Amino acid sequence: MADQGWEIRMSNSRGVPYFYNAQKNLSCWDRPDGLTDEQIRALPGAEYLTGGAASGGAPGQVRASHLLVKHSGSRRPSSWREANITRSKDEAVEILRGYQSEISGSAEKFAELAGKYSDCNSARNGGDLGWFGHGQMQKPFEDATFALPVGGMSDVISTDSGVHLILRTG
Ligand SMILES: O=C(O)CN(Cc1ccccc1)C(=O)c1nc(-c2ccccc2)[nH]c1C(=O)O
Repeated sequence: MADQGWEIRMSNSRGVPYFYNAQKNLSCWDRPDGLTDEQIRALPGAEYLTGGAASGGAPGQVRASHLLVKHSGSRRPSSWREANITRSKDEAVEILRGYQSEISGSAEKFAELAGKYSDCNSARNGGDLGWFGHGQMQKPFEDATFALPVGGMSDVISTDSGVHLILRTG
């Protein structure tokens, strides 16, 4: 593959994009040697290098990461981690409480655990959802995020997708 397995991810702790190569298990802040501008623009996650997620959002927008634990009552009880999710909502909350205490306010830890355990596709970016405004997310998720200060973490919140922890990052 022309891009030799590189992709661009967002570092939640620094709020800037970095280059990640799963095949070589390599992460680097600077562009890898041998990749042309065109190849870099074509990498997965390249949107983090231009507008949108990387730069500030439009006025009235917020930026957040989340850790989603789905359960049997989720609208789509399936994820990249588990094809058929059967845990109960109470079990999902229990699991999320465990992550909440492990995270204990650390943005780095949040991104690490979201990357490993979130049932949302955003796990590949440490849970980062980029910038969004009113009307784009499910209402309980939107309300909880807009109520947080930047850097703030929510308690467990519930949407049709499952139960979440939210970290507001912008
Ligand atoms: O609710 C559904 O019917 C299915 N979804 C919505 C969805 C599915 C794929 C990609 C994005 C959103 C999810 O279950 C879902 N919701 C989210 C979500 C919920 C709130 C805020 C951000 C993401 N992620 C996912 C996911 O699989 O990756």
